[in-house]
Amino acid sequence: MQAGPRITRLTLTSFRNHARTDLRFTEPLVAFTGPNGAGKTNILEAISLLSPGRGLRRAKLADMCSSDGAGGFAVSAELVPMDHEEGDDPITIGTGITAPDTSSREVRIDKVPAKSSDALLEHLICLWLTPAMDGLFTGGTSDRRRFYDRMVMALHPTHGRTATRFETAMRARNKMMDEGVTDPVWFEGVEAQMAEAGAAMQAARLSTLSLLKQAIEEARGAVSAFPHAVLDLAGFDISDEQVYRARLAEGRHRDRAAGRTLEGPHRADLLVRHGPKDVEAKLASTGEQKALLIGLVLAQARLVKRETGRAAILLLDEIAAHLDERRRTALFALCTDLGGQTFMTGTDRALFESLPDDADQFEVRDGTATPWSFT
Ligand SMILES: Nc1ncnc2c1ncn2[C@@H]1O[C@H](COP(=O)(O)OP(=O)(O)OP(=O)(O)O)[C@@H](O)[C@H]1O
Repeated sequence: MQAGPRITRLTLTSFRNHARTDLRFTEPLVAFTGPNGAGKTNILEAISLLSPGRGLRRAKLADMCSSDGAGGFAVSAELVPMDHEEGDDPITIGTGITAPDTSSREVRIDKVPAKSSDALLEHLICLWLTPAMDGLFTGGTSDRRRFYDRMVMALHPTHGRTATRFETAMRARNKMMDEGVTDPVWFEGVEAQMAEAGAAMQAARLSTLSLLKQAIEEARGAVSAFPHAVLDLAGFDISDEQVYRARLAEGRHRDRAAGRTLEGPHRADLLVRHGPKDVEAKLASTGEQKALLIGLVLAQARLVKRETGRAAILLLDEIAAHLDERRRTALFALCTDLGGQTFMTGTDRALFESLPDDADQFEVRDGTATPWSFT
């Protein structure tokens, strides 16, 4: 299978501490090294905005505008698609805002404004791991749900919009309960919307779960450097729209007393076990949890490739520091095999010594990135 899609050029304008950074890439593995605060993660964050959502820091748009800039930012990338032929023009995708008080970012694909950032998924699927996700297995359910829903979205691009539809209806129901509305007709309307969106969310989550389990099972043994995860979804099963609707109607008094909706897709949790040790992931050691998480993201990347025919772009922030030499080398080989592109960061260049000689490597300092060969 041909490799790709790949980002061949990335430009950041007034993005955090990058006044103007213009980078060219030719290889599947890209490493950014440099001291703390240099602007390495900022580059990965900029790439993450080339997929729907708020990016890998979930930051406010205003915070991404360079403090020295005019109050906007732009991120643009040239993309060579999977099936490109020599001489074909790359696709240009760009995003940004022109004023810091803007509520949503603009997205352009080949200079044409897109209706929503969901359109980006047709061109690029980004998966990421950041140090902030180290506590994913020990922390609250909302982070795990968000992590899992990003995986679901890669295969079901409308999942994000369905979730927004559910949340809007649920907020309306919660508000009615708060304001003392009792007329069942009002509730029936919003509960029907919640049940429809909730069942669609559950269907997408369950189908992703079964495919992901399959992808993990297929890779067992072959990917011995990273332990396999055993996954399940917890929460009230809302697959049947009518059953969920009836449950919502029955639960009105209880929910009114609680001040919120107690059952639904917003309460689901991703249950993860460390396969080889057969323990809950949260009970595994810090290093084991990290390796488990990497294994999970690699399984997701393999799944994306199998289901969409396109390789995901992986963003691995400060990943190498947590891995021993054997695991680092295995990770680089596995990422190369995926056929897409992996962007990594680290403070120390020695962490990337086992990268292939032709990998793209940059030194980042004070918001400026320079290819290693020229330093
Ligand atoms: N809106 C902004 N405008 C200008 N500079 C910013 C803005 N937001 C963040 N920064 C600066 O960006 C730098 C952080 O960059 P980044 O998180 O990419 O660092 P890093 O190279 O990944 O460092 P580390 O190795 O510590 O993770 C900080 O110096 C911070 O002050």
